[in-house]
Amino acid sequence: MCCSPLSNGGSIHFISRSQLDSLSLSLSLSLSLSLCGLDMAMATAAQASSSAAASTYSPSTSLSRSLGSSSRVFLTSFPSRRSPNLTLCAPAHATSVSHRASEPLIDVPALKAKTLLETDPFRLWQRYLDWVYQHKDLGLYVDVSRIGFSDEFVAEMEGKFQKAFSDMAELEGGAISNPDEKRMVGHYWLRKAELAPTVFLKKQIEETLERISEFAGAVVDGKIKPPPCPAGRFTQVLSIGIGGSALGPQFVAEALAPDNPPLKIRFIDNTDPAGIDHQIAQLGPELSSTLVIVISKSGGTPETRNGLLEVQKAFRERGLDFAKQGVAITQENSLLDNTARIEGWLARFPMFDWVGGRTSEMSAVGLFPAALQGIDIKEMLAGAAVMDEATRVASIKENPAALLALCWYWASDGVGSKDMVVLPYKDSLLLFSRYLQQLVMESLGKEFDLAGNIVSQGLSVYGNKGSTDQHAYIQQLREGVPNFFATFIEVLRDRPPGHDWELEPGVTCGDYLFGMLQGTRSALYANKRESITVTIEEVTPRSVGAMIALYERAVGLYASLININAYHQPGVEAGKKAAAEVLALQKRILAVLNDASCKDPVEALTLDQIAERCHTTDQIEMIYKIITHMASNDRVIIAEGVCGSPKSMKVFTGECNVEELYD
Ligand SMILES: O=P(O)(O)OC[C@H]1O[C@](O)(CO)[C@@H](O)[C@@H]1O
Repeated sequence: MCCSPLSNGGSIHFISRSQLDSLSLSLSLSLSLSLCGLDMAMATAAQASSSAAASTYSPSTSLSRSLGSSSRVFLTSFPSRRSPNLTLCAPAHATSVSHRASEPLIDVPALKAKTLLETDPFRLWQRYLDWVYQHKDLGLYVDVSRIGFSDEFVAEMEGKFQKAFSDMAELEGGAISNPDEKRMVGHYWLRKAELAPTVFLKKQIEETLERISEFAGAVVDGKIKPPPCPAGRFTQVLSIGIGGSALGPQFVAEALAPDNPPLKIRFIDNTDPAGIDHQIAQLGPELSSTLVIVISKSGGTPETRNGLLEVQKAFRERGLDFAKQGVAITQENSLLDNTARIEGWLARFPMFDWVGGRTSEMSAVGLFPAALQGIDIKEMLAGAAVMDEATRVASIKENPAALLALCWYWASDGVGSKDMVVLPYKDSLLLFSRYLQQLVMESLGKEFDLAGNIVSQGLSVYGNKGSTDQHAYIQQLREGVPNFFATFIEVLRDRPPGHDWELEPGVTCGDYLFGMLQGTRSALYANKRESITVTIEEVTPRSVGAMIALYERAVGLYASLININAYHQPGVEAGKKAAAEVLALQKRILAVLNDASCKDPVEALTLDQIAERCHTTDQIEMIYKIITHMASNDRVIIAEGVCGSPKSMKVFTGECNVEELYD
């Protein structure tokens, strides 16, 4: 009796030696709003905290309304601690914190030993004022008031932070900050080339940026054209890459690409054949006007290589010359670089040894695709450079990245005991949490610290966007396991100026989004769930560049606090190695089955027999899975047996072709 999925082996293909070779995959290659306006918004937020109501926001009117007639608002300007240029506007009573001092504090079970969360609205407001970080030029704000760290904790952390600041200074100065791989860590130089430790590197950065801008400009202007095609110019970009060679470009495309970009971008970021087919099918006849960018720092990542081979096949099938439409972004002399050079691809841009994949968004990896979509890459770099400056400040309170690292340490007990839920309230920032997932988790998720101790550290990141997630999992966040802290990403500007309208009197669609964010923040806090809020005025190349730089630095600082190497990824290698072993075993199974099936009569083998002949009796489960997978995909294998009983399975190949197999 035949049993699905093992029963469909009737269609038998024989595979050639070269096909078998390809199975090994070379895995071893391996405020236009004024500041006062903002703070009025924040005052509204503070009020929303106490009422837990999703109020609407209108700077000039709703504040006094929401505070009620007995709470008249006095706009009192006083200097901010942060910068003498900044002024905050606050309700006059906000500076008085003595009343209601008898309010009970919330007990947070997970942190019982160390904290009580403040509940008094006036004290909370004061805490907000004491801790809010504002960067006037970037229009960026970090509010850590809803994280319950105490002054004592901050004082205790001071020494660790001073070390972290000096570690970062050394890193920026060109130290080998990735000792395992004996590499410098230089993503900061990408946005300020003069910081690079040698003239050679400085020149390399500047020249690459120049080449990227010129080449992308020429593609956009139609000066660089695809071979004759109906459109007469490139209309689409297909980016092939994975991990750090995809997540940044994907995030930036979603965040910043205009509605009608000069070139539209698509991504292949996996070795899922159906996913690849889908992207190629979606391109349809526009494949002939598609610029294919293959991005891989190592130049040997299997998923990326497979994506390239699949796309090249599609080009061949349509009679197109891939080389005339291909661009490689990779390290000099990598396999990909050599392939692109030998095949004469349209262009090659370098990835630098001293830039890690997950911090490569401001290198050619992120800049080239962004420029093709008409995104202002110089502004992205400028935003990042300004943030870099701000996060070099060696004072916890004056440094937004240090504030984030402080909160992460506090909230997760410095051991990753809580997850970080990232909730951007803006559709265009949907992929920020996914981007951060790699940046944070690949950097901080380490078994050993720098001294070789087993620490099994990390910080789990997940999230999509608000308010969408409120209708998915915020229920659990509010009432379920308190194993997380939240990071709200707030964008003040709802729509471009002049496009807003009130869908009900005095209320816009964006007011709802704002209310949802503030309401969720309050509701979580009221139930002892801590949160950070990062606010930007608008989603622009500048603010996106700044946000990327902010989190890159926070990760670097946090890594120093917990004494781990944030710039290697030894754990990923284990999975890659295991995948290579599976594919090698598949080859052996095929060889064994082929031998048996070439006998006359054909010898059908049990799983035990296959395992024995492969000399891997301990791999019988994997052998079963490999056979199931191949038989499910109309490959050479036929498996017969009793449904649900792998032991009864008899396997053979449908054709005998020893020569082809061993060619
Ligand atoms: O750019 P590459 O070399 O193809 O690597 C892609 C990704 O794979 C990883 O090495 C993990 O496997 C990431 O660190 C990296 O961003």
